[in-house]
Amino acid sequence: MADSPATYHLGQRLGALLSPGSIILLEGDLGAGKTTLVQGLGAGLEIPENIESPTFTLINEYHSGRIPLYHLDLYRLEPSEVEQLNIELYWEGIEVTPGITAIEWAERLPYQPDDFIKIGLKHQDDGSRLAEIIYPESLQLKL
Ligand SMILES: Nc1ncnc2c1ncn2[C@@H]1O[C@H](COP(=O)(O)OP(=O)(O)OP(=O)(O)O)[C@@H](O)[C@H]1O
Repeated sequence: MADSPATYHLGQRLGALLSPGSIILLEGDLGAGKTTLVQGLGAGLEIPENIESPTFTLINEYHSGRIPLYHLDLYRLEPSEVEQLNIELYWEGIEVTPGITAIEWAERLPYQPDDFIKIGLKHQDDGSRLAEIIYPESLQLKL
């Protein structure tokens, strides 16, 4: 979408480039733009559905694009639920169904996966956002 925030466009680019098995860890405060970035990912993966944060389920799955997208939001989960999910995801789930996994509030994960891309989003005083690709390469982008 042409009038979407730059955060969306960053996600869209990533979605067009990523291959199955990629894990995107998203960090940042309320309203920083994590869901917006995942919506862009969905567009880059050519998923026609609207992407919203999972509220009543642990994972929203989309299988209608080029590659499956798994969208998680850890905000409302208890630490024990996060830990259980963490174990299932990294040692069971992803191996079976390779797709793109995007995790909001990833700072809550007790274990990091072996291979991932970590992006932090921050509010700026002028209303824009600062995106920092924290891993694998430190890089800051004003969005
Ligand atoms: N680069 C940007 N510049 C200005 N506004 C932006 C930018 N990126 C996202 N936004 C806007 O910020 C608002 C909040 O975004 P979003 O819901 O994606 O945040 P979030 O991090 O997922 O929040 P939460 O943690 O509450 O789920 C949206 O209205 C979105 O359009």
